[in-house]
Amino acid sequence: MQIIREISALEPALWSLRGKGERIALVPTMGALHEGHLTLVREGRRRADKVAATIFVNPLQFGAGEDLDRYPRQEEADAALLRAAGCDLLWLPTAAQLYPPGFATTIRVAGVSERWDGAARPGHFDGVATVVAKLLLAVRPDVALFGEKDFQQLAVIRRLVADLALPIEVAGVATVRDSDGLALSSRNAYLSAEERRRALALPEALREAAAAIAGGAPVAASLETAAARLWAAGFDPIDYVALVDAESLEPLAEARGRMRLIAAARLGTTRLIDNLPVERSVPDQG
Ligand SMILES: Nc1ncnc2c1ncn2[C@@H]1O[C@H](COP(=O)(O)OP(=O)(O)OP(=O)(O)O)[C@@H](O)[C@H]1O
Ligand SMILES: CC(C)(CO)[C@@H](O)C(=O)[O-]
Ligand code: BAL
Repeated sequence: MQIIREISALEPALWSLRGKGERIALVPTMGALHEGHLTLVREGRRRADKVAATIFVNPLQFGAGEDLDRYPRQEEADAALLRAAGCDLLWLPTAAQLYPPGFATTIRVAGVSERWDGAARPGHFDGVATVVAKLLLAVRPDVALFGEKDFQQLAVIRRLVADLALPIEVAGVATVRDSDGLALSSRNAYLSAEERRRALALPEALREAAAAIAGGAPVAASLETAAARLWAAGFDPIDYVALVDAESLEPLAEARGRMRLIAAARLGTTRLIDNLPVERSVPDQG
């Protein structure tokens, strides 16, 4: 696996990676890698000939008072994990390379980025869209892979790539979970042993609500029950528990179409997010 630190070395490395027209997959990450990230790399291998990954803790997507400074950084361990998973190229950009003096462009994806995490973390998705556009344009992969764990982010990136007509396939990968059901996340490392036990309430509340709504229970009551379960486990604040349209991320008061149940809440100092599909046994009327 080739490791690129200087942006000037990226283009020649991509040339040799592409060889005679080989397909390239890109897996953008913020590092502190776990099985979720490695699943994206393996899926990249399945969909392309070569896999490139990036590790960059993007300051543009962190708000004041968020965890930019304490976000876990473990470059050597991450490089070893990527190599073992079959990654061919690791690019480690710096903020100075991506945002040199005078940098003044923001990419904003209206609509789909505005509610939920967009409201709870003002400016967050502008930062994500701006850096993802830069990474995609620098690497120009055939396919880029993102996790469904960050479901709204995936929807924002799909919109971005469609609107800019970038010739890149965006592939969403199902959430990888610990054996007890908690979604893997680099931020799980912040949880104390007690919080880690309580955190299970998040996937469990979502599973129960998804099953209830799928079975025809009223949406509002199912969401309230899920939120109550999170409160009881010590989550505070609960930023949202919502049933949304899986593409537009607009809230749904009633079950219809392709749906996703999404939630974000804080446990101690750790903000956790999760989501599940809701597949109704009873088809839509009309
Ligand atoms: N459990 C998971 N399953 C599948 N994909 C995941 C999982 N966790 C993260 N990813 C994906 O990996 C990519 C990089 O994510 P990131 O580096 O932010 O990791 P993270 O674990 O989500 O970290 P954080 O705790 O900051 O949310 C994103 O596309 C993200 O959706
Ligand atoms: C997509 C991403 C790498 C952009 O910084 C980040 O938001 C993440 O790790 O999910
Ligand atoms: N995992 C999504 C990126 C973020 O929370 O900043």
